[in-house]
Amino acid sequence: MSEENDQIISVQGLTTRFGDHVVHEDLDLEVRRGEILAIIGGSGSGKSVLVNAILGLFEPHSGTIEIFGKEMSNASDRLAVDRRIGVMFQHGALFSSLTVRQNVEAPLIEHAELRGEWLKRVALMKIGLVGLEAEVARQQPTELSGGMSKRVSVARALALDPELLFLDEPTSGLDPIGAAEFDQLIRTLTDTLGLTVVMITHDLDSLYSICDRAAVVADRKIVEIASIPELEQSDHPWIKDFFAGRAKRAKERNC
Ligand SMILES: Nc1ncnc2c1ncn2[C@@H]1O[C@H](COP(=O)(O)OP(=O)(O)OP(=O)(O)O)[C@@H](O)[C@H]1O
Repeated sequence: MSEENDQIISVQGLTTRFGDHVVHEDLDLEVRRGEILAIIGGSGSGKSVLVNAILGLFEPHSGTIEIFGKEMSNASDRLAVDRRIGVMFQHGALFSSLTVRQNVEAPLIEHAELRGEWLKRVALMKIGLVGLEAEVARQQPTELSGGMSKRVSVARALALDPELLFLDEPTSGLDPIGAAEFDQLIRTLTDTLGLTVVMITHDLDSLYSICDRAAVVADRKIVEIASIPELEQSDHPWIKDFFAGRAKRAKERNC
């Protein structure tokens, strides 16, 4: 696969297991440059394990993972690719003893060896990029609302100017307005920075408002990967239930 290719991630024949428990078997997944791809599926279907395997957090049993055209079993390629990836974990995982600015500075110190005035400037620029006021930079994570914490986590994930961003349940714990604002931030950042985004989500509003496609994890595989209108027509039982649940909730709200 060449890097000019439309595919930014290519997973082929992935099998993962813990002891006798097979989570994925011969799973294929392709992520296109510039898209926001959701990974959806039932609880325990293997969404997090899939993302962790792509991020190299553990060794899969078999299969190949290519990112930016590089095979991830090669350790030096993995290291080079890791620098081009940003990750926002589900609960933000901010360092509570550091200020917001110091949280955003941490990857810049560790990986870009920035110091002094430049370090501060780049961190403040990232904080502004995610729609936060400059005063927030001095605050501690415990002083922030859920939505603000998530924005700080995104600012930190974007610190090293990644091309590929992973988000784990980005809108969980936010109220509907906060979640919609956060979705729009992700869409805007994707379009303006030319990012590719892979996000695990259960949030139907996010799917409809910002995701270009969704990959459905079920039966140990990606059973479908398509746009939301296409998935709505699927005959797969889990996908049918998922979208039927949405229609039902919308109807209940309107009653
Ligand atoms: N480190 C581990 N050791 C053993 N089993 C694990 C480990 N990590 C995950 N699993 C198992 O792998 C399966 C898939 O887990 P995973 O966390 O990927 O599911 P998920 O689709 O992300 O679920 P949820 O939506 O509930 O977060 C589950 O049965 C889980 O118990």
